[in-house]
Amino acid sequence: MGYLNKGQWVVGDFPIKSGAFVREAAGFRGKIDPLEIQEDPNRFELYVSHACPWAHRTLIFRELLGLESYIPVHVVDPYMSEEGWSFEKPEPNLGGSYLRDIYAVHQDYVGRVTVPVLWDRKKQEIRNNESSEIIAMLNSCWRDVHPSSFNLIPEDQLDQIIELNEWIYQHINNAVYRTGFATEQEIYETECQALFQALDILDERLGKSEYLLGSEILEPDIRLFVTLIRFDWVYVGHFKCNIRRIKDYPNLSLYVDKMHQLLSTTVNKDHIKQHYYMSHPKINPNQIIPLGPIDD
Ligand SMILES: N[C@@H](CCC(=O)N[C@@H](CS)C(=O)NCC(=O)O)C(=O)O
Repeated sequence: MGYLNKGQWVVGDFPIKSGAFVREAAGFRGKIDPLEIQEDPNRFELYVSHACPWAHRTLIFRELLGLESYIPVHVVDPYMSEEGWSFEKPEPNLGGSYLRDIYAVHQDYVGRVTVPVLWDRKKQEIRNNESSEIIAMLNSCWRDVHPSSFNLIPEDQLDQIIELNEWIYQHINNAVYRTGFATEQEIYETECQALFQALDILDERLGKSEYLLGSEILEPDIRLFVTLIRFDWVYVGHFKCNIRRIKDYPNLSLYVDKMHQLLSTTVNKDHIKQHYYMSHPKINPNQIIPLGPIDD
């Protein structure tokens, strides 16, 4: 882990304060004007990691909305070393070997070098690196040039979606990280217990409806899926979220299997396991990647 300080890479630690994990706000928050897409629907590209749940959301939106031919994707190597995210081969825009080279275009930038990144080909700069904003733009900005039968964030359900998104972020998406990166026993236990209480609530809810908000797949389902699909593969072992497995929940397990079938081309189990088990030396210093779980 490290961060960029005005073009200089600084090797640093996780942002852990007093035993608790804190996630920093993203630095690039530019919006796409739909007119830009009408002028050139191929203007933007994505930099992602297949391991990262936040980047995974953007890949799922891109696929469900049928935007694959408009938005090329550049995938980083699963192993994140002290040098940060890197590419197996130099990436095509700037020819750099590290994701930080993309960020360094912004000479004054100080902060973490994270995926996903929405890259503006015309200006050769980062437009946005906050996944929640990128997915909202993917959902709306290409509709004039590429109508889709999917609307993952329908206007008339926006209030419910925002409320549920926030709940899932706090209690599920970020809760696994707060559990896994805790450096004090008491904090770990509190976080882990709260996480499983939230999973219990979701399992009950999904016993009553097919998706979180009814019969259609919507943004909160995508946000939940990206954590659930990683859960038994890495969060149970690596992050010690091991009171139960998703497999042990009757409704959550059916839900995640069904979504996995629909979204299988966006899921890369090898990258997920390699990244988590190899990239957090404080948690797994020997970088051993477990063989299991073997999926039934
Ligand atoms: N707010 C960001 C968070 C993205 C994020 O934390 N990505 C992680 C990978 S899962 C990352 O790139 N971390 C590298 C680092 O913090 O140095 C988003 O949702 O887009």
